[in-house]
Amino acid sequence: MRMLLIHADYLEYEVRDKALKNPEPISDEQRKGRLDEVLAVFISVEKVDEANPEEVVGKAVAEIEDVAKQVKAERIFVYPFAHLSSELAKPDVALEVLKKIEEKLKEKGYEVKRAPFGYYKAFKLSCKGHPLAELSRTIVPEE
Ligand SMILES: Nc1ncnc2c1ncn2[C@@H]1O[C@H](COS(=O)(=O)NC(=O)[C@@H](N)CO)[C@@H](O)[C@H]1O
Repeated sequence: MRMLLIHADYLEYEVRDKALKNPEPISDEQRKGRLDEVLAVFISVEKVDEANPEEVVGKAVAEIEDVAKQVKAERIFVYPFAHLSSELAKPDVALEVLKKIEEKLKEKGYEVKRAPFGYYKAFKLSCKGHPLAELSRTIVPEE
């Protein structure tokens, strides 16, 4: 799994066309979304993660929480992003992993939004620009 973490004044998206034949079903309300004062986490779930999705979910949540504490972010935007890796996991595995990451972060008390999966989306992002505002993490399951 590859993650790009951006501490931002805001992230907002708007769904455009389908990027997959069968994208995640969404409500009208989910066609647009915005969070202010947010840690935006762009995630590419990778083929190697298919070996142990549970484990990579746990590691990803730990890494995200570590950064959120460092930058004092209480809101997190989980954003599916297929452009951080050339070895992507299958969409059904990727979606499950992203849903579980969202769920576990909510259980920890964060306000969390997850951008819709399988769509092209317009988005605006305002990075804060401080030294910890742009970070990346790579997560792999144990052998
Ligand atoms: N492994 C993955 N990790 C994260 N997001 C993914 C993954 N696979 C698919 N997606 C989601 O599905 C969308 C399209 O994925 S994609 O791999 O880019 N596929 C395409 O664009 C297809 N139109 C041609 O392959 C992405 O924008 C993202 O929302």
